[in-house]
Amino acid sequence: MERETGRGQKAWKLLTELRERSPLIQCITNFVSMDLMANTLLAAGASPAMLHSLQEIPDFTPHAHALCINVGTLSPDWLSSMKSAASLATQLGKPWVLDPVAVSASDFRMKACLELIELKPTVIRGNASEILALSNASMGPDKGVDSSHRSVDAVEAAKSLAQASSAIVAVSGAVDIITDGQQVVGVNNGVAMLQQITATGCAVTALIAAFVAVDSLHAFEATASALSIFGLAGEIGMDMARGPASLRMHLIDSLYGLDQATVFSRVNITNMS
Ligand SMILES: Nc1ncnc2c1ncn2[C@@H]1O[C@H](COP(=O)(O)OP(=O)(O)OP(=O)(O)O)[C@@H](O)[C@H]1O
Ligand SMILES: Cc1ncsc1CCO
Ligand SMILES: [Mg+2]
Repeated sequence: MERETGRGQKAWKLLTELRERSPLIQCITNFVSMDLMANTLLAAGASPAMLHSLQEIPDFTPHAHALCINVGTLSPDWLSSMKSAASLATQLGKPWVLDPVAVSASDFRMKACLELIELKPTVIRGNASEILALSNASMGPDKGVDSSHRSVDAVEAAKSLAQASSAIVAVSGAVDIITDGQQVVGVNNGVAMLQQITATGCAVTALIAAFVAVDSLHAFEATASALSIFGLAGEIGMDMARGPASLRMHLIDSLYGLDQATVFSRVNITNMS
């Protein structure tokens, strides 16, 4: 399928706005991901804040430009914070993004994710197993945080989840799939080694929140751009890396240093619908 050159220009425009405006992104995320997520947001030009106390949400969430909610290390009190922040964001017209980590690990987690989806996320980003499980809203055989499905096998599931939730749905993988329930695009950037670094999926979900913060009216394009920019940083980082640990470092450096010529020539997004 043909790479669309206009999409590189759009991704660059959004990255430039992100760097100029430095949106404040509130992240209620798992303990594993906090460091990589905050550093990814900083490298892209956003301002991360990992605040999750229920008592702070009424004061703080109204100042955030977008919210990222990730259920990776969920517990009942954190769920209360997530619901409170999500409903406040929706009420205030602020974009928010859900990462349904290991949604089929337990009934508690599945129910929590379905309740969060009722609060109208702008974007839902998961791996193929997570999106398949959520779309079926049933307990699957997959219990862990890693995917055992290919993203291209989750296209129909992603479309029905998008239609049912009115959210943009993104499925990460070798090709990242993005859909609003009608149109579907595939992002062909990235390297397989990203799967060997924990929380790269969590980090790209936060990057989606930052991109959506600068253009909330075009969440579909913003989501595709974020996934592409992150994947591209991974590709460039991989040229210098010797394994997952050094890729983690070079990924952040490459995201920080991305320039116009690289983004224009290497963002690789294709129409799939
Ligand atoms: N085979 C692959 N080739 C290229 N890029 C990939 C591949 N698999 C995953 N990626 C990229 O790696 C990043 C993380 O996606 P992944 O699907 O591994 O998320 P995840 O399973 O939610 O990860 P985590 O739960 O550890 O945060 C995304 O940017 C995705 O595009
Ligand atoms: C390993 C792990 N366990 C819970 S959250 C998380 C980070 C990747 O999703
Ligand atoms: Mg994940």
